[in-house]
Formats: sequence, structure tokens, C-alpha cells
Amino acid sequence: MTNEKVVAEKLLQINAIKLSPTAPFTWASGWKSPIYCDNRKTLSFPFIRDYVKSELCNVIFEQFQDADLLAGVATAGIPWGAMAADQLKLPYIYVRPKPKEHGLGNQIEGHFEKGQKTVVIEDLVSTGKSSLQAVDALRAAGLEVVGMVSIFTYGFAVAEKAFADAGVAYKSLTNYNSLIEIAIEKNIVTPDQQSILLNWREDPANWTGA
Ligand SMILES: O=P(O)(O)OC[C@H]1O[C@H](OP(=O)(O)OP(=O)(O)O)[C@H](O)[C@@H]1O
Ligand SMILES: O=C(O)c1cc(=O)[nH]c(=O)[nH]1
Repeated sequence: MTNEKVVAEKLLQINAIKLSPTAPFTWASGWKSPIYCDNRKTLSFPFIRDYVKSELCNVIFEQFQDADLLAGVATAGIPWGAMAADQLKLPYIYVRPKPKEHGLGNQIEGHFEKGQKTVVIEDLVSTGKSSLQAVDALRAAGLEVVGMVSIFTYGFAVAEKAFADAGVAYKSLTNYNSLIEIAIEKNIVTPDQQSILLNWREDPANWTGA
């Protein structure tokens, strides 16, 4: 089994994937979707959490050897970035969607030096907007973003294009296609659910419900 499918299998094992075609989920982008991947749940299962953390570290180590700083995307990317930074003994910061409205007014929390080579850690990519917003904030603060790693991506063309346009090298531990393949192999999705997911995937931005 590919690594992508192993990670997807673990997400299914802990019911991190929810299907609700008739009462769709609303995503951060405002898109309606019959599927929701809740990576936050992974934090509650120590052995799977440890596996995902190790996979994140392997990817960071293999793909971005020159990294000297990790940056988590708030909120769901924060714990993963922190765990990976701890394992790899790298400094760590995290990025809020906007500057805090009290206290120090920071958008980026933690200590960093301009020019540090930074890898962004996100739990999940749909449109890529949240991750790229963090990339913009990091670049505006003088950091050099060398790449980004997520646990899960839907693999939408809009996100792939946005990362390419922004010049961000991107790697995800698993993705929607691997998830669906394994869910079908294991009879986790019914034929009806399969056809809804297929139909949704053709035009997710305009899908309104089954
Ligand atoms: O690629 P995008 O279209 O931006 O969507 C993905 C984002 O959505 C989720 O965050 P959300 O804002 O739901 O909240 P959280 O991280 O605070 O849980 C997820 O953690 C990503 O950050
Ligand atoms: O796009 C989102 O907001 C989103 C989708 C998803 O499957 N899981 C999640 O946590 N956020």
C-alpha cells in the first residue's frame, strides 16, 4: 500500500472523515461539501498521532533539508507544526489568519529572524487560501518560504495553481483520491455515496447538495 493510502486508512479508522450529502458541510471558503476531513481528531489518538507526526517529519527532512524554521497555520496546523518542530529540533512559530486585535497585535507568534528558510505546516488544503494567506504574512515579515506540507489535500486544480503561482513547493501526506480508493476497497462508502462524491468532485465550487 502507498504511504498516501496508509495515512488515508488511518483517518478512516478514527472516523475523521464525515459524509453528509443531504446536509452539506460549509467549508472555510464558503463552499458546500458532502465530505469533511477532521484531522483535529487525529490528535486524540496517540499512536496514529505519532505516525502522522513521523510522516510529516520524514517529508520535511527529505524535501526541505535546508529548513531552519517551521510555521504552523492557525488553528488546526498549530499542533502538527509544534510536534514536528519538536521532533526535528527546529525553531517554531505560528501564523494567525489576521493580526490579533489586542495584546501585541501579532499575526505571527514566536521568535524569528528575517531571511530564515521556512516550511509552512497545515493540516488540510481545500482551496489553499488559508495556507497562502500564511505564506503572504511570512513573506511580508521577511521570511523565505521554502515549502509547505499538509496532512490532507483535496487536490483541487485551484489550489495546485495557487501554490504554483505563489512559487510554493507543496507536499501532502495523503489526498482525496487515495482516501476514496481505500474507502471503496474497504466498502466504507456505498455506491450511492460514491456517485454523490463523484458528482461533487466535478464542480465542488458550485455544488449545493445531493
Ligand atoms: O484551503 P482552504 O480553503 O483555506 O481550507 C482549508 C483550511 O480550512 C480549515 O481551517 P478552518 O478555517 O476551518 O479552521 P481551524 O484551522 O481554525 O480549525 C483547515 O484547517 C485549513 O486551514
Ligand atoms: O475547507 C475546509 O474548511 C475544510 C474541509 C475539510 O474537509 N476539513 C476541514 O477541516 N476544513
